[in-house]
Amino acid sequence: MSSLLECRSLDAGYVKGRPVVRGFDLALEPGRVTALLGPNGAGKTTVLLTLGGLQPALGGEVLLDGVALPKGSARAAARKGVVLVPDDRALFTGLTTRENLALCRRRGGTTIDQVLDFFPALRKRIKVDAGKLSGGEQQMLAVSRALMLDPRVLLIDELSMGLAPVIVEELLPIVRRVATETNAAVLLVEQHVRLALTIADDAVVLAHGATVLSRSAAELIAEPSILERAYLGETVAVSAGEK
Ligand SMILES: Nc1ncnc2c1ncn2[C@@H]1O[C@H](COP(=O)(O)OP(=O)(O)OP(=O)(O)O)[C@@H](O)[C@H]1O
Repeated sequence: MSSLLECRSLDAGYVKGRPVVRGFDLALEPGRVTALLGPNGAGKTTVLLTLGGLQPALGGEVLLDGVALPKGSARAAARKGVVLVPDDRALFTGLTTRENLALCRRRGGTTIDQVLDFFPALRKRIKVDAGKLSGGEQQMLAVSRALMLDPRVLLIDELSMGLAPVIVEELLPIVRRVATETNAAVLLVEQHVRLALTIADDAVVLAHGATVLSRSAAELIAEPSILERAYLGETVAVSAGEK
């Protein structure tokens, strides 16, 4: 049986014939959180942009339910349930929290009230312009907007960008809840590696555009030295089965 979302030998990048990520394989399952880790410039954002349809794949394929996703169409990806929360949050700063959410409302889809059950702190800020929210609240709003689209696959780029660790500690467990309660597959790029692993099921490490490690998050928590070696670019038996 095919996975919910699969990358097969995906080449991703910005210039034809010069991929920055090469031969990337990935399988995402409903309700599971996968942390996509790796040093700066490894290609993590490039993978998310490609899966979210903001960059066309340069090679290989991305399949949803075993069917190829159209290349380079964010609209098509979102329609099929693959939704990106970008690291710049992409909010309409002059619109209120409610207005930002209402713009993503779909007929018969998740309601603003249902989404705010994940982020009760936003209820008190519903009439405030997005530009006047704190960094943490803005991030909550960015994730909430994505949830309004009823994602089957939620791609989250650097939730923690510019946020204090204490805020990240509050937000990441909510991401876990979202996966568990909505059954979405979550692919999470996160620099707070230890925190990300505490809420993830699986982890993939990219270095210089190639996968150097793919293990369960629990294994990497138990044996952090494996992760350190992968960050240094060493290929540490890509999956546990290859040990
Ligand atoms: N718009 C772009 N045009 C050309 N090259 C780009 C573009 N964006 C990123 N790159 C290059 O692609 C490579 C991978 O970048 P990417 O942002 O995907 O890495 P990353 O793992 O997300 O890094 P970070 O953790 O620093 O965000 C880098 O060499 C980067 O310079």
